[in-house]
Amino acid sequence: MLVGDSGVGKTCLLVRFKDGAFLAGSFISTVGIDFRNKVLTVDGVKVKLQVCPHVPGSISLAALALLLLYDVTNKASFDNIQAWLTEIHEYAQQDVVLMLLGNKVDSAQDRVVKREDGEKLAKEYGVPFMETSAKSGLNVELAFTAIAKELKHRSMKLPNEPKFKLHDYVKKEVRGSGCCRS
Ligand SMILES: Nc1nc2c(ncn2[C@@H]2O[C@H](COP(=O)(O)OP(=O)(O)OP(=O)(O)O)[C@@H](O)[C@H]2O)c(=O)[nH]1
Repeated sequence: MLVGDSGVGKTCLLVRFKDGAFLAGSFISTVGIDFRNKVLTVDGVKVKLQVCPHVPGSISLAALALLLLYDVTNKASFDNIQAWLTEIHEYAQQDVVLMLLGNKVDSAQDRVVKREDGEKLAKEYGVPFMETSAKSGLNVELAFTAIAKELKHRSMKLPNEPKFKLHDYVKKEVRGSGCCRS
């Protein structure tokens, strides 16, 4: 489930992941989008992800994973992350897979939240972090693949398989926005 303030790009991230396209403008709203299924092949195993944006109301207990988004061009959306985390800790499953995403990094001119600030917050809460762009596609596939891998490892629990470490995987695979690390 995709979670975060209105306008951070939940719908666009979902559409980019599912259809490989970017929706510009505001003609589409999260409430008009429901589940999107996509099958990813992870380490030779097919994992079906059912993704949906969170619509106002409480965080669903049914969600196995939450992608918590803020918009790097909107400070308020970043400041609200702590409130979202509190809500998540209160309402989501205890072992929900959680990842923090700073979206819209293609808008380098309008950036007001530094990458380091996202990293620091994520570290504080012990969640993996990456910056994304639904517009350019940066790290979008990676975010969902990382979740799929974690869920696959959790559900299969093969005895001889080394434990999958989501943090390490994300750190290794994540791409920077290419410029302006300010
Ligand atoms: N530049 C840029 N714009 C984006 C990106 N992602 C989304 N947007 C724009 O941001 C606006 C809001 O995107 P949505 O995907 O509708 O945001 P949302 O979080 O689903 O919003 P709600 O439906 O209100 O909860 C739209 O105008 C998008 O085109 C991105 O990565 N880069």
